[in-house]
Amino acid sequence: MAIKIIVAGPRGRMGKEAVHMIYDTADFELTACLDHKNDGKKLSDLEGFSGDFNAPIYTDIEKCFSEQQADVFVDLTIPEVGYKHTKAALNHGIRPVVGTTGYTNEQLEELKQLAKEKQTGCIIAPNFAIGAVLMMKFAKMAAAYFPDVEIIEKHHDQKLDAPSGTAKKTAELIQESRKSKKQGHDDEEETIKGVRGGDFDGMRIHSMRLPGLVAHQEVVFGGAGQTLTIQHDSMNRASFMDGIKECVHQVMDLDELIYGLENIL
Ligand SMILES: NC(=O)C1=CN([C@@H]2O[C@H](COP(=O)(O)OP(=O)(O)OC[C@H]3O[C@@H](n4cnc5c(N)ncnc54)[C@H](OP(=O)(O)O)[C@@H]3O)[C@@H](O)[C@H]2O)C=CC1
Ligand SMILES: O=C(O)C1=N[C@H](C(=O)O)C[C@H](O)C1
Repeated sequence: MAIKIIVAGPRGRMGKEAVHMIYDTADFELTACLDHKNDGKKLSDLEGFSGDFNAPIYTDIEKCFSEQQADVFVDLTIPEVGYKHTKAALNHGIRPVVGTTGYTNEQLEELKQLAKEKQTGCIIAPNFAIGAVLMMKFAKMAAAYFPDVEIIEKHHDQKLDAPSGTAKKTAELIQESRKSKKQGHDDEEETIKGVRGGDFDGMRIHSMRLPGLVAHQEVVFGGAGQTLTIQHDSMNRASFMDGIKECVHQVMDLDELIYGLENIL
């Protein structure tokens, strides 16, 4: 039987790609979409969805969940909206697969507790690209040998959150294997505010935003007489679709929240 899916954010860069992927996947069925515009329309009424895209669009999540049956809820929106959606989906026993980034640690913890209480599967993945997950894993390995590290993430200039969810997750994974230390000179001073980047447990995160970029990250390690750079580049949003597909399949068998694709691959 097909897995019934609701997508939030279907007009967005990721949402659009995800809707097409769902239509192209034999065992997936798009039952509805959640937007903050276009209530009562069909997806095929919108620009970029000509043809057979007959899923109805809702702007009210409660109405959507009460009228439409779904197994999985895919959220590709914006941080504060994604958080509310994820909570609502868990409360309805619909399994969230969340790509939206920018959640606080408190929000993640609250959602983790809720998923446990409802015994409902949920996957929150800051990056669905397999290459990005490997970059994070390799960075965690390298940090055991190179505690001096800086993360440089580069994204398109329409991105709302900084640092990226991927950079934050990378820093968290590195923290698990790196001996905590403050990097740089003890007396270093910023003569332009913020120029050394954000401080995460003594390591630095730099966020670049430029038109032309999609999603890119370098993790640069430094040791005596050597550097090591681990780099990942997403050239387009197709790079994230295999990961979403995998999560939709795997979330069906979960009864708790998993944060990060590295925990299910
Ligand atoms: N995990 C991963 O691998 C990836 C995650 N992301 C993350 O996914 C999210 C989306 O990214 P992207 O597609 O580039 O962003 P976009 O801005 O292109 O898309 C977001 C969409 O959400 C819509 N939206 C805003 N409010 C609501 C609401 N209340 N209900 C439903 N939809 C709403 C926006 O509509 P409108 O434009 O009208 O405001 C827009 O269509 C971001 O958080 C990003 O960081 C991105 C790429 C990969
Ligand atoms: O907004 C984006 O584009 C992306 N967001 C995710 C993040 O914040 O890490 C994943 C990927 O980097 C693209």
